Order: sequence, then structure tokens, then C-alpha cells
Amino acid sequence: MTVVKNICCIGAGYVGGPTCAVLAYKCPDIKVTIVDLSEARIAAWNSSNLPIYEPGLDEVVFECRGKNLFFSTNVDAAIQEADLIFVSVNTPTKKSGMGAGMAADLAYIESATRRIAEVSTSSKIVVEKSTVPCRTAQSMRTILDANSTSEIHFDILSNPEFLAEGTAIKDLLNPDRVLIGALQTESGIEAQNALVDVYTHWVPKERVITTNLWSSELSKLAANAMLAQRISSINALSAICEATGADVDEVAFACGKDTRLGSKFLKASVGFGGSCFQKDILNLVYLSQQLNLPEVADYWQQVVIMNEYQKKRFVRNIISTLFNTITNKKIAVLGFAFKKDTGDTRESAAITLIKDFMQENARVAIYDPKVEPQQIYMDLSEPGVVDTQKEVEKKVQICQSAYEAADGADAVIIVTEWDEFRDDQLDYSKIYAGMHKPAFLFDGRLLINAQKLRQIGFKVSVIGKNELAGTA
Ligand SMILES: NC(=O)c1ccc[n+]([C@@H]2O[C@H](COP(=O)([O-])OP(=O)(O)OC[C@H]3O[C@@H](n4cnc5c(N)ncnc54)[C@H](O)[C@@H]3O)[C@@H](O)[C@H]2O)c1
Ligand SMILES: O=c1ccn([C@@H]2O[C@H](COP(=O)(O)OP(=O)(O)O[C@H]3O[C@H](CO)[C@@H](O)[C@H](O)[C@H]3O)[C@@H](O)[C@H]2O)c(=O)[nH]1
Repeated sequence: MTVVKNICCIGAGYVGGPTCAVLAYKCPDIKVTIVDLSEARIAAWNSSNLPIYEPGLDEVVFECRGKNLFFSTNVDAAIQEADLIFVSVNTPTKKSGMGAGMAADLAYIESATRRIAEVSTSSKIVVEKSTVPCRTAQSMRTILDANSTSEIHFDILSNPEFLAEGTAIKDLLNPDRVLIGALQTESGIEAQNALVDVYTHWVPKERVITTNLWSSELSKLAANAMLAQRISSINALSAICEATGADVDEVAFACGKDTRLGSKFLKASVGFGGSCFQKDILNLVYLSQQLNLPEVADYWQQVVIMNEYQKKRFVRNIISTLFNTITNKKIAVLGFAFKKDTGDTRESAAITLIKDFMQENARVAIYDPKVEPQQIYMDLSEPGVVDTQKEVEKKVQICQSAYEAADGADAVIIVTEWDEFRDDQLDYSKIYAGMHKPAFLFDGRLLINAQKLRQIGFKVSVIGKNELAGTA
């Protein structure tokens, strides 16, 4: 039986870092080395200011770092030393070439796999941790097999990650399930069991699911597509609510009480963001097209189309409410991250919204408790356009508090559901006092009690609710 003693993780990002830090925390008998090509990222992991903000992450890293958890740029040494290697590199949507805008860019997966094949001096279990199209493990296997010898053998597993940002440590410590796919061969099953043994250091055995390789790869794309589909479904209903006087919170609650539906992931919003949902659905769409299943591709594509519609619909509502023009008006945007409790801005709805406000020549003031100003400027700049950051700086002000952002504003827009924007945390009377009148407030996150804020004097619009909901 294979016993794992030494783990290497290639890729020290949002997944590799937290996942393997928790693994080290829960398995003091295993040495874990997380490697990355980015020197800056590794230096940050080795400092007191970790490169990622996640509640509980500091405690886990500071507890194990230097004992059985190491961060390094020496990729080759860590590969050589390891008996199990997680490949946790980025798999972004391709920007050019075949499948541009849809297919996953597998260049990083391939280069990490080639590196493993080139430098390994002993047998390894190679674990695909990144999210990849179904059957990617086959390509990895082909590369690894071509470099196998009678002494060096590679087994390949799929072990997709289901953590959500903002709750990564909680999710990793107490996962709903861990999924491990393997080729159903003698050696594949032995490798699968070795990884099951690692996880059962802390995850109850019944929550560790073993499947074949391809089911595991596809389940990851399927889970994200279904989660995003729920959000697009409730967002589609939010438009009906606004037009009819139904209240989207009430509809979600009533539907969610059906145990077959369940209550989670039914929060209407200004649109889902994050690095995964859109990318993984497009990946599934592309896969379906490649498999000559156009109806299946169209079905999943609609989830993304609905998300874009929701963002545009929100902007249209803001402009029409502000008397059909926001030129020179000050718009205060509360929140820039794609969800609360993270500093991550990838695919955040805020980016689309603010770019639209800038197009309309509004003055935009942004406050987010965790996102760095430089990140905001970068996200709002158009890639490849000279001096675009200077243009952005002219139109956008980055603020230190919600009060500063709202001072003199015509409208306040809640884009991220940070707790500090709740009406029992933020002094909305103070905000109102500092605003131009009429003072408009648009809640894209169903975060505030509209009635309470209307009493202060705000003109309030909430996604999925109209002002007369239930009364007329
Ligand atoms: N972010 C999430 O919440 C999340 C959750 C589940 C799954 N995933 C999936 O996990 C994968 C990683 O996502 P992420 O958010 O951690 O990405 P990330 O961009 O934060 O991190 C990836 C890291 O890999 C490094 N890297 C790339 N090629 C390398 C190589 N050849 N050698 C060494 N390092 C290399 C990069 O420098 C980068 O630091 C993706 O496939 C993603 O879809 C992400
Ligand atoms: O009811 C809801 C739930 C979420 N969202 C939005 O949806 C996006 C994604 O949220 P969430 O899924 O919580 O965060 P992610 O970190 O993107 O996690 C998703 O993507 C990861 C990467 O693949 C998976 O591992 C996780 O299981 C999956 O939840 C965010 O913009 C949320 O604000 C809503 O609008 N309404």
C-alpha cells in the first residue's frame, strides 16, 4: 500500500495555497511544499502579509509554516522530493486562437506536467487539482507515460476543488465532499486509496467519493454550472418580480422550503462574478460544441447570457431612474470584490457596472474594504490601450470609507454584500445628509431594509422588488 509522506503543490494561488496549507495543518506527518514560478507570490506566502485574504488562513499558515509547510520557487527540487504532486495552476479562458473566449487555456497545465515528466527521478502520483475540461487527464497521462521508465511510473488522479472564496478555510476543514477520480486499474485504484488516506486524516470517510477519472473531471464543471444556473434562475425571476410586485426574497424563500430545491444559492443579485463560474460554464459550452451537441451547448450558454442581462438591466434601471442621464453625476459604488470576505475582483460585476458608468461620463467614487486601489485601476483599464490608467484616474475616485464615497453623491450603489454596508452597521442617516437630493440608493444585493431607508428620505431601488411590492 502506498503511504504519502511528501507532497508538492504546483501553483501557490487561491486554491493551491489554502488547500495545501490546510492539508499540512491536518497532517503533521506529511511534509508539504507549495511552489510557484512567481517569486513575488512566494515571498508574500513567506511573509507576515499573505498574498490572499481569507478568514482563518493566517492562523493555519502561521501554525505550520517552517514545520511541515514550506513555500518555495524551487519547483524542480519539490517535484523530485515528492511522492504526490498536486497540479493547481491557473486554467483561464483562452484569449486567442482556437476556442478563444470559451475554451480553457491548458498551457499552464501542460508546462507543469512536462516539468514533472522531465525532472522526476522516482515514481509519483500526479493529482489534477485545477478545474479542467473533461479528459484533460488523458493528455497529462500521455505526456507522463512518454517519460515513464521501468523505475519511474506515474499515476494520475483527478481531485477537483470545491472551496468557495471567503469561506475557503471553513470549506476545506469541513467539506461537503472530497472527490477523487482514478483510472480503474490496479495501480490507479492504489493511488486513489493513497489520496483517500491523506484526506481521511480529517474528513469522514463517507464524504470522500471515489469515481472514475472522467466523472470526477466532469462533476466539477457540472457543479459550478448548476450553482450558477440557480443564480441565473433567481435573477431571471427578479426581473419578473420588479414588473409584477412579487418580492424575490419571498419567492426564493417559498421555493427554497421545498426540500427538493433547498434554500441555498437563491439570492438574487446584480450578477454572479468570480474567477470560476463564467469560465467553467464556457468551458462546458465549448466541450459540448466539440462533442457536436449544439442544443446542450446552447442550454448552458443561456446561464451566462442571463448573467450579462442582469448586469445591463441594473445599469439601465439606474440611468433611467436618475432622469435618463448620469453625465457628471457622482455615483458612489459600495464594494468592488466579486463577493464579501475576499479581496478578489476577478469577473466582479462591479467592473462591468463601473465601466458602463464611465462610458456615460459619470464621476465614480468606489469604496471596498479589502481591494487595493491599484487592483481597481488595473481592472478598469482597457488592456493594450496607452495611458488608460490615467483616463481611469480622472473619472474614478477611490475612497477610504463608504461615507467618503457617498459624500456629495447623487446615488449610492451596493454592489458587494460586505456586512459593513448593512443598515445596522452603516449610519445611513449620515450618508443621506451628505448626498445631493434627491438621494438615490440602489441595492444590488438585497442587503438593506428599503422601508427603513425610505423613512430616512432615500429613493430606494432593490433588485427583485418594486416600491409598491405587495401593496397594490
Ligand atoms: N479560485 C477559486 O476559488 C477556485 C476554486 C476551485 C477551483 N479553482 C481552480 O483551481 C485552479 C487554480 O485557480 P487559482 O484561483 O488558485 O489560480 P491562481 O491564478 O490564483 O494561481 C495559480 C498559480 O499557478 C502558478 N503557475 C502557473 N503555471 C505554473 C507552473 N508551470 N509552475 C509553477 N507555478 C505555476 C501561477 O504563477 C499562479 O500563482 C484553476 O483551474 C481554477 O479554475 C479555483
Ligand atoms: O445565491 C447566490 C450565491 C452567490 N452569488 C454570487 O455568485 C458568485 C460566486 O459565489 P460563490 O460560489 O460563493 O464563490 P466562488 O468562490 O466563485 O465559488 C464557486 O466557484 C468555485 C471555483 O470553482 C467553486 O469551487 C465553488 O464551489 C463555487 O461556489 C459571487 O459573485 C456571489 O456573489 C449570488 O449572486 N447569489
